[in-house]
Amino acid sequence: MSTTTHATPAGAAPAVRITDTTLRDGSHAMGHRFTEEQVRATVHALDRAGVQVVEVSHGDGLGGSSFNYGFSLEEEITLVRAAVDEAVRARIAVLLVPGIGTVEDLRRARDAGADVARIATHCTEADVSAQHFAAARALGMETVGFLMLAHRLAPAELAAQARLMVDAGAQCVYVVDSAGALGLADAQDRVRELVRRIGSDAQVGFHGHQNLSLGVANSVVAFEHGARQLDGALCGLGAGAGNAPTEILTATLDRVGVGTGIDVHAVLAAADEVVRPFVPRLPWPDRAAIVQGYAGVYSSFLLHARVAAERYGVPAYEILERVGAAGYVGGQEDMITDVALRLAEERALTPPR
Ligand SMILES: C[C@H](O)CC(=O)C(=O)O
Ligand SMILES: [Mn+2]
Repeated sequence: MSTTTHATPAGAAPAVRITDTTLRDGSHAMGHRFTEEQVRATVHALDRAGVQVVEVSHGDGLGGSSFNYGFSLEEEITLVRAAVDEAVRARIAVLLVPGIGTVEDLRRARDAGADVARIATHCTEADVSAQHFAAARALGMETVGFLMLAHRLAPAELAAQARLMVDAGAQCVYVVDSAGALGLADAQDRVRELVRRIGSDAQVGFHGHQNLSLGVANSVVAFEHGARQLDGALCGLGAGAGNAPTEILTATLDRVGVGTGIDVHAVLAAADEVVRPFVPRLPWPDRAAIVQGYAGVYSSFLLHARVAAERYGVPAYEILERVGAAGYVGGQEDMITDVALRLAEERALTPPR
């Protein structure tokens, strides 16, 4: 750990920008059932604490409210508009996965006041994001690229994908540990390679998940190796075992001398007094979530696996082991049912020992 302090001198820009994704990645953990009141209270608390960017969308991004990914309780554009209305200093970001969301969805979000567009693709498919970055830049939005399931690509190949995103208009590209599968060296190597490849004309970010409880540590290591944008979620409210908790990430960075511009006590209060009371079940690295990290499975598959486990009478962790072995990626949620049915058939044919 370097001894250089990055603490934020009065009036200076923070050393790192935190984007809070409670209201987007957390949407997975909430079954996409956020209310406008919860969105307003969360944005208000994050804004007061000094969090610079707050992401608001369905867990699978704009247009995600569907049979395949889960229907939202409220129209997501209503939630985006409410977040913009509530924020004083914070900027509102939206996420878009090409093929789920459209350029029209992006335009509507921009009209509602969102001004950061985060375009997410599977780590090998950066090329499908080109029109979305072009549209977002034309709309005057700040652009961020998300390379999902980043553990599936070696650092140099991931950096080549990041280069494609920057050439298409991304101003920052994130290493997205969607499965919470990256070890410290894995995270470090990927961030360092992206900094080498795109650092001259774009920033690098890191989005951690807690399946192996490394979300915060990986984020600190990512900063140490050049990442200048990091994600967190209050109470770790995110898919699977949840994201790096914003309150822990902020306190840890502050403790090691990295300035975030966020008031630690205010963000602790945001987690403890605003979000915790409305969360029915906190994300936790239980057996199924740990298997997700261990087998490298997309975090948003956990809720689908739990539903299938309940319906077909097979353990969620066994479903996720098979899904990991098969290498299914985001967008293949329907294969979870296929795996569960096959497991149930095998169990029916195998007499109990
Ligand atoms: C659409 C995904 O939930 C994006 C994300 O947060 C991840 O891959 O992790
Ligand atoms: Mn995530």
